[in-house]
Amino acid sequence: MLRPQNTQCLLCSFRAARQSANTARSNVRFLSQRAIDRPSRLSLAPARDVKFARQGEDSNSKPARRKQDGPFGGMNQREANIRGIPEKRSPMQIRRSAGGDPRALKEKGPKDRGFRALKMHRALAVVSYGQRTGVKERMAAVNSFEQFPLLESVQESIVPQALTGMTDIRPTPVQKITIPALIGVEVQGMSRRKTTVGEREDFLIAAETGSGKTLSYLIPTINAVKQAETEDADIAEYEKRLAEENVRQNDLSLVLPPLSTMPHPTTGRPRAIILVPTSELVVQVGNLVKAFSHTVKFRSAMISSNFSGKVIRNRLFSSKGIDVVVSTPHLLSSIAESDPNILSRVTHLIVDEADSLLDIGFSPLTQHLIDRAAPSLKQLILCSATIPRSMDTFLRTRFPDIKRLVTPNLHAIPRRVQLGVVEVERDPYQGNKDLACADTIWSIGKAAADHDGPVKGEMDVKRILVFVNKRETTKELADYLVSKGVDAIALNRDTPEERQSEMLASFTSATPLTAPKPELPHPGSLADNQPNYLPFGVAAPDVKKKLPNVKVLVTTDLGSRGIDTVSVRYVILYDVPHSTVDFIHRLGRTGRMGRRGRGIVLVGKNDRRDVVAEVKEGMFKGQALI
Ligand SMILES: Nc1ncnc2c1ncn2[C@@H]1O[C@H](COP(=O)(O)OP(=O)(O)OP(=O)(O)O)[C@@H](O)[C@H]1O
Repeated sequence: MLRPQNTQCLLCSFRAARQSANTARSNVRFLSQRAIDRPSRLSLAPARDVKFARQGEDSNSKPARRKQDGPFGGMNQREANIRGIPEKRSPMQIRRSAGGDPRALKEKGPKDRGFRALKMHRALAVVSYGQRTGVKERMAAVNSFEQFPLLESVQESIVPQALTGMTDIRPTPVQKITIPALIGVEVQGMSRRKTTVGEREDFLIAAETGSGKTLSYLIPTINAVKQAETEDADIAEYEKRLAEENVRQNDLSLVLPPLSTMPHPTTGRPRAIILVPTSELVVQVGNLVKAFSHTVKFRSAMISSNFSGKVIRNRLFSSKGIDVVVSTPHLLSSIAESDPNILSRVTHLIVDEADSLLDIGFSPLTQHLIDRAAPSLKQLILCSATIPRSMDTFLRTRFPDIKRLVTPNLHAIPRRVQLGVVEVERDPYQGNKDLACADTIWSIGKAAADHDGPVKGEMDVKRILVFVNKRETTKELADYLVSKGVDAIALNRDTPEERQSEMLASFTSATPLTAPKPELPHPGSLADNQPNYLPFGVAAPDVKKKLPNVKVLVTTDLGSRGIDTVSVRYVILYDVPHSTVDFIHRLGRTGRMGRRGRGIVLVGKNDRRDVVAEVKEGMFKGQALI
């Protein structure tokens, strides 16, 4: 209850408030009068704006968006309304990026919405849904190599030289996209694209592993080299002089010194250079280039530290000239230091395995070579199975106008490759990864022995690649596998280069490997033959049996880049790869060019199970691992 003096106080304050309100009202009247008298000093807001603002407040409709120009533009706003922040995405946009129906996505639990662990593990650039669909439409218009307006000699060499023994050959998706782009034609109707004469074009070819990227850049490059040869005035002059000298030599009435060894205009100055990261790839790509040269008639050379200085010199500086060189960046840059002319006529520079060659280790050398070749360059072609985010950022700053030729399935591991998981912590391995690996290999051998080989009395030999993360592990694991009766060898950067090619030869050859079927039945599983645990007092068996129908190569990432291991059906991931890029390259050694393959990942205590699970899911759905 209020006391009397309080009531008094309230009445007083009420009176005081009324008085001050009257004073304020008269002040406003006074101000308005002054405002009318001196409009330049104080003007009211235009009636239109006032009305608009009130309307917005009175009705429950959304307040109009306020202009933000000027230093005070952002004052008195309830929402930040900062420009540049993207608008909310429409359901269609969400569907496009998530690859599913938005209603279905709503129904799904949070776990099902895309890859979570892989996002942490993510290193790959995103290729939009729209880009992938657009490419599909362009691809549909191409069905055969004959549709490409290539020189006759090049066209006729594709099948007999590059794809020997194959039937029903069609261009692969990456070839359908890349060949027309590089030879400068639009796809529909194959009309020639308009380019300014002398204008340099940069391309990035990105497609799945084992999809025929090498031919996709090689065919247009060889075509360009041959075309340039016919237009080259120096070569025309050289051939004219050579023909004249031949005639004089044949004239028996003249006694002439022997035919002069005029150097060809291309001696030591090739038109096309293909850079690859390893000597092994120099041989692989070099052999393909050489195969073309037999019928297309051009000169090629493969150079790497596998060859002696004399051989390299003879190949590059032959008086007959040189058109295409395949090399590693290290070797080429050291040659360019002593002989800068080597890069003076290069019109086509191809950087294969670009994600490796533009990575920290190789990047300075590769970039240096690109810069030095730049004055004569017409096409710079970067080729890769993955676009890591670091490379994507680099390309956006260094080559902002690069044309990206990307296949719809980029960054997805094909569904024809299955991924199995071996839990190393469980019985019978109890954390022994080496044992789990040996046992997996024995199981593959045993299963293969149940099927007859193509010839009676023979059995197929399975070629298995085992990938480890550390160089030292290759040798240790290979020795362990040998002790368990497996024919295993280790390949790493310390292996002498000549040995590397030898080791890889049986894994890259497409010819099936067979072994005579033993009279005795197959030794069975590892546990039957190589007991790890023997009860006390039981002697170990004298003769350890060997697994006769399996060949194993234990390697690091060295064996995962570009090597065309067409006949490898099994890949074992001894360690969980560090990134999605490594997953793609390592599993990409199997399931090449439409073949089936199997990957097996050994998951131990400290390995990322969630990453493996998501890779498995992505492979099952045929989704890109991003
Ligand atoms: N059009 C074609 N039809 C059938 N086979 C092809 C075709 N083009 C290429 N090949 C074969 O596909 C295999 C893989 O080709 P290539 O080595 O160029 O793949 P890649 O995409 O470069 O793989 P990676 O990314 O692993 O380097 C080779 O054995 C090659 O002979």
